[in-house]
Amino acid sequence: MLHPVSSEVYFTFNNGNKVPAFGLGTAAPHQKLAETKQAVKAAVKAGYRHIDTAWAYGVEEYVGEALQELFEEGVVKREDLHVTTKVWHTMWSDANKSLNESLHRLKLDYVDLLLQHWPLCTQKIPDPHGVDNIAKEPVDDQGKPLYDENGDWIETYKQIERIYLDPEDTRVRAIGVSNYPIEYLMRVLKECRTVPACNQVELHPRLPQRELREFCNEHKIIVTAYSPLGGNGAPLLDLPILKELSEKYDASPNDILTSFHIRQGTIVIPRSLNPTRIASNLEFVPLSAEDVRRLNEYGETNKKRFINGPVSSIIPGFREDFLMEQHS
Ligand SMILES: NC(=O)C1=CN([C@@H]2O[C@H](COP(=O)(O)OP(=O)(O)OC[C@H]3O[C@@H](n4cnc5c(N)ncnc54)[C@H](O)[C@@H]3O)[C@@H](O)[C@H]2O)C=CC1
Ligand SMILES: O=C1O[C@H](CO)[C@@H](O)[C@@H]1O
Repeated sequence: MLHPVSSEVYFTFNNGNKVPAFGLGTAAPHQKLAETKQAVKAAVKAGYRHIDTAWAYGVEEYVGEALQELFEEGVVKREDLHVTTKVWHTMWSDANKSLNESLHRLKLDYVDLLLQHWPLCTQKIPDPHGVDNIAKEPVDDQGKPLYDENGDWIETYKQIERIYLDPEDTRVRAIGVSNYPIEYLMRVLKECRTVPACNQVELHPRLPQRELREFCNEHKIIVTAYSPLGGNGAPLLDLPILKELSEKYDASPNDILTSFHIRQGTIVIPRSLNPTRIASNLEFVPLSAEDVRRLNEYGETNKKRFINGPVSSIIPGFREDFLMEQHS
């Protein structure tokens, strides 16, 4: 039986919109931001139809240039592409401004999904090395996070929801969140009218997030797996269980890791700037239910959260992992 390539698998959000299960991540290293343009072009030419980006990545202008050229070259139509962007926590009270800046850089008049990037409210601290000359992770001289004490993290989602629910406003096709623990999702379900279409979280065999996935599935919130390879340097590619499964299915560790998510109804957005890698990691591997279970189980005793730090450590789940890392 021929298996679909990962870029041909689509899921459906709780508002009825379709979304490609496989996308390109664009959180490039600071010194390689401009390479994002060729990565996006290579990905779309290889068949990707989902680009994940963010106000905070500093690459939206390069994504926008790539998309403009791809549209002009007739490689893809706007309506056939899913573009996600996000509102960063320094812009917690300015979701509308953040969205407008993203759309301007992306050269788009709408995005398919707008996410609240982190359930955090931080101060705008000038930083020439930051995004828009604002520090991404504001801390004081002692490294203490500079939160905006006037902030309530749910306010950002409420602002995003107002944009989405305004019948005159066509800038956003779906809304969601990122880095939300169950406790925060429960508050949104209680206080807001719109169930997030998606919760984008760190997810991989070392952080299977079983309870969070079960909660999201129960409430029809599609989970998107970020850092599916373990982030910079793809540390997860070397997991022993992956070597075994690669041999069993005659597939690359990369394809095992991404297919693992798609097999369990999770969107996955691996990052690469390498056109050869981008074009070669599209094979969908038909992992058995038992192998999916084993990959999830691996993290129960080999837990590791790669994306965490002082600023995120006030979020339930992140806090415990941050303290554990500090004392390991
Ligand atoms: N919502 C959020 O807070 C977050 C969202 N994200 C999103 O998820 C995307 C993916 O996560 P990332 O953390 O960027 O990393 P990732 O887990 O996708 O790994 C990227 C790393 O793997 C390397 N790599 C890719 N393919 C490889 C291969 N075949 N062999 C060897 N190395 C390979 C890349 O060079 C890069 O260093 C991001 O780009 C971003 O779009 C990422 C982190 C946080
Ligand atoms: O989205 C994000 O990407 C970076 C890491 O790649 C992380 O800090 C941020 O939440």
